[in-house]
Amino acid sequence: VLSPLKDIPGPFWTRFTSLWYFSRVRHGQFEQDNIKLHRQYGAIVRIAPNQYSIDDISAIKTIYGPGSQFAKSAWYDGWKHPQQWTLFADRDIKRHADTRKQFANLYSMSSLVHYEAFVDHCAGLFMQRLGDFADKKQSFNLGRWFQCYAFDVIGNITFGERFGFLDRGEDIDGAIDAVHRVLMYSTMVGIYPEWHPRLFGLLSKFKWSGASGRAYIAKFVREKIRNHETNKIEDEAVETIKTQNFLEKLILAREKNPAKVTDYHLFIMAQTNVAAGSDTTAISLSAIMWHLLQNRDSLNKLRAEIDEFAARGNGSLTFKDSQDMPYFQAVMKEALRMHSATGLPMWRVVPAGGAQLGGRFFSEGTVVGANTWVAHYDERVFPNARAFRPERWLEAEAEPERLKEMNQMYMPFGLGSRICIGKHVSILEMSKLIPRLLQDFEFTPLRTTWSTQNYWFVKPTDFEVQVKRRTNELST
Ligand code: HEM
Repeated sequence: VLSPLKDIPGPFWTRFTSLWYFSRVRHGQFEQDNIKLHRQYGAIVRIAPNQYSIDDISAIKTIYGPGSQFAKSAWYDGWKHPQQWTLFADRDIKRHADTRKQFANLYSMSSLVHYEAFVDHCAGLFMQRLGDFADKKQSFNLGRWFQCYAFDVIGNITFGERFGFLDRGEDIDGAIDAVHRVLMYSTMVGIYPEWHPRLFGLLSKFKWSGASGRAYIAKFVREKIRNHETNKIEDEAVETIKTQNFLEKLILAREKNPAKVTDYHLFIMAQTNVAAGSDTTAISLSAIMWHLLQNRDSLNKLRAEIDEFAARGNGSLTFKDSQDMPYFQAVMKEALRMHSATGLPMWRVVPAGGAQLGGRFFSEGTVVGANTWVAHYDERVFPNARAFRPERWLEAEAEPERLKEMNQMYMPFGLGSRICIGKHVSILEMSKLIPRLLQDFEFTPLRTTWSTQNYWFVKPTDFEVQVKRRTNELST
């Protein structure tokens, strides 16, 4: 109440307690709440005592830009085992930078060459399953199947082994559910991070809890690593000739430099891939397909582009082709603008000395953050923001200043030093699947609106569709 920031507006109870934020987040629609808050109160909104949501281009640059000293806030503690650290949740700027530098190469464009075969294999299976649905004229939840695809791809890339979800569309052994429980637990407990160490131990005993979800994933990853190391000894020659998976790259790195690459690194990097890289990619695939199916003109335009490129390549499309398709690139960008995988502010702590943000001074220790959804629905930067218009990206190319501003506010993969390390991997996964889907199938959505649930990841829950095979005449 005595704070120099007391005049910053926000809902009444946010002055006194984090409970308001807790209850809104629990409701599962906070990305929409957050947009409304900024429409009502302006560029800076109080979310809890000493915690502010920010929608201001220059403030966003200061918070997340190059050389930023704004560390992740204590909310991220909920995303790790209380006694461990992970790349995603690390609040230690120096250790994070060292780890990131050490492993960035495993996610780089040049590593994609090794991962492409794993993605192709899963995309092929996905196409077969869709063919089955088409033949049986059976409707299905496309969002769920994208989850099966994305989990299987991440399993394949990381361990050289799929989870097996694409075989039946089932969450065998409950890994998808375990990740979901982690999402719910971490999202909520992070708002009161001091409870995390106590609650985690207690809740681990209950199968339904997020804490046991984390234990399940950890056990799964440890088993995969163990299997891998044993197989490698039996089959060393073959393994080194074949395309390399993520774990093999890590094992080689450990062999080269055991002091710097430890067993814990192997475990934590592999585990992070599963937790951070599966649902996010599935959601983004859903976003692309959902918006295309609701906007037939865009769909037809994209399909014409795909058919044209496919005709040049005798029916087949490469990753490079997808990179060269201007309309496909614009469609992906626009879909991820309208529906980003993460839907809560990316909270950071104001560093020593305080900071000037959006015309106000914030003292050291204040928690500030921008929500991707708020930035992406900012009408000043994206006029008619609720309309799906891939063309906005192509038109802006003629106006470099405008395009620059749009790109500065575009953050589906986060920003700065904490930008998604798996971005190229996920782009590979999406680029390998979407053109093939549109090339071979006609989709009919069974709804004109969909429901979503936001526990950090904004997951669609009812993306039901029917599919038909496209006729030969259409696909030539
Ligand atoms: C379309 C798919 C994806 C989206 C939209 C996405 C989104 C994001 C976002 C927004 C962040 C920053 C979060 C923050 O600052 O709090 C992030 C970080 C991260 N992502 Fe992704 N992600 C995707 C796919 C992946 C994949 C496939 C992987 C792994 C293979 C991955 C691994 C990570 C990791 C490890 C971090 C933490 C990076 C760090 O702190 O240095 N993500 N992601």
